[in-house]
Amino acid sequence: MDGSSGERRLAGDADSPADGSTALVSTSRELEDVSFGAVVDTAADSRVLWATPDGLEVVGRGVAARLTASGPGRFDRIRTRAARAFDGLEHDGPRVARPRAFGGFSFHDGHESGALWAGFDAAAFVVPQILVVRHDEGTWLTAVADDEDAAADRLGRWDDRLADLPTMRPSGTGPGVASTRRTTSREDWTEQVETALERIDRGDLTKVVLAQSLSVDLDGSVDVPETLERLRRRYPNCYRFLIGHETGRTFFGAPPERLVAKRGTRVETEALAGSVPRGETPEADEAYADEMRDSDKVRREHGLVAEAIRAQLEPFARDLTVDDRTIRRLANIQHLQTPIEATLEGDRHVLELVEALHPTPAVGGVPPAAAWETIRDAETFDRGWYAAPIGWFDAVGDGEFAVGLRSGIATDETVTLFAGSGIVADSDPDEEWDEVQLKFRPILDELGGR
Ligand SMILES: C=C(O[C@H]1C=CC=C(C(=O)O)[C@@H]1O)C(=O)O
Repeated sequence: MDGSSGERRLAGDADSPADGSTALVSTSRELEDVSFGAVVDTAADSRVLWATPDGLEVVGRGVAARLTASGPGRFDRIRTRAARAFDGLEHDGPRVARPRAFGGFSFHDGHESGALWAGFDAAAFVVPQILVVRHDEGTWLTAVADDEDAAADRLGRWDDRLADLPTMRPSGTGPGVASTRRTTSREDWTEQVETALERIDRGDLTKVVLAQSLSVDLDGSVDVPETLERLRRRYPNCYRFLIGHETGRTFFGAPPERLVAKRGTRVETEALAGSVPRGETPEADEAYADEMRDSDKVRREHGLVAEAIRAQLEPFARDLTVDDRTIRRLANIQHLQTPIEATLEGDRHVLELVEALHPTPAVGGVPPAAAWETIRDAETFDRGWYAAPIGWFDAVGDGEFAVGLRSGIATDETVTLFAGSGIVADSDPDEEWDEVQLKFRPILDELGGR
C-alpha cells in the first residue's frame, strides 16, 4: 500500500458508512506496457489478479474499500455495502479502467476462516487503490482514493513506479515439490463415494461433487504470479485469478468454468461437467471425447447441471437460450460444455445471479440440501473458497465470476490444492479417484519445477 490514505471498511452488521466519508474518486492514465506479474509479485498488502480467456487482464494493489460479510445473507449484504462504497463514485477515464470490487465467497455460507483460510471471510471484496487493466483498448493505470487530489497524487506516484518495472518478466520455473500429503486416503475416498452411492440408491440424492485436498511442501518459495503466467501458456482458454491477503495467504487458480458474466441485461453462463483425459494422438483424443458424448452416466451428470442452471436463471430472464453441447479441450483434460445465454427481464445486480446459481451441480449436487449434507459428512478438509464464486463487480452491478476450480491456497513454501468430481449412479470410486488426480495436475505440474 502506498500509505497516503486509509481504507474504507464496510463490514459488521451496521450498514452505515464506517467512516462517514465522501464518495470515492478515481482517475486513469494510459500506459505503455507493463509486466502484470511485476505489479503484484512482491506485495505484502492486498493484491488481486483477474484474467479472462477473452483477454481482459487486471491487477490491483491496496485497499480503497473493503467489503466483508458472513452467514446466509452474505450476498445481499455485500451488495448493500457495495452500493455505499460506490455511491457517488466519480471516474475520470474509460469504462474498461473503471474501479471494480474483486473477491469472492466461500463455498458454504457457514464458513469460518480457520488456519488454512486465515483472512478469507465467507464473503470478501476489495476495491483496490491501484488497478492496471489490459484489454484491446490498451493498458490503463487507475488510482482510487477518497478525494481528487489523493487520487491524482497516487496515480502520479504509481506511474513513476511502474516505469521502473520491467515490461517483460521471465515466467521462471516452479520451486520444486519436496513432498505431498493427502487429506483423503484412497480407502477413505472409496468409502465416501460408496456412501454417496448408497444415498443415490435410496433416492435421497441424485448427484454430489466430492472433493479432496492435497497439501504440497515446496523446495523453495512459490511465486504465484509466475505460476499463473506459466498456467496462461498451458491453459490459455481458462480464467486466472489471484487473491492475496495481508495474512500472506494467496488463493489462486486457473479455472475453466464461468459461473456468470453480466453486462447490462445480457448474461452468459455455462454448464461444465463430465471429464475424460486428453489422448496421446488426435485419434485417441477423439476416442475419449466420443466415449464422453456416448456415456449415459456423463450425459446424466452433465444434464443435471444444465437443467439446474436453466431453472435458476429462468425467473430472471426475458429470454434464455441453451446451446448445443460441445467438447471443451484443456491441455490435460476434456469436459462436456453447454453454453447458456439469457436476456434479463429487468435491472439486476450480478451478485443476485451469483447467489441464484451457486453452487451449480457442477460443484454441489442435486438436490442441493442433500448434496451439501453429504459433502459436510464426507469431506475431511475445509473447502474454504474452493469451488465458490470468484470474480468482480462494478458500481452498476455488472461483473463476471468464475468457479474457483483448479485452485490452491499458497503460503510461502506450501500450497494446498483442491479438486473434485461428480458422483452419480454408476460412478466408480477408482475412476473418480483418477479424475481428481488429473484435476490436481495443472498447478502441481507448474510447481514441480519442470
Ligand atoms: C469439481 C471440479 O470440476 C467440475 C468441473 C468440470 C468437470 C467436473 C466433473 O466432470 O466432475 C466437475 O463438475 C474440479 O475441478 O474440482
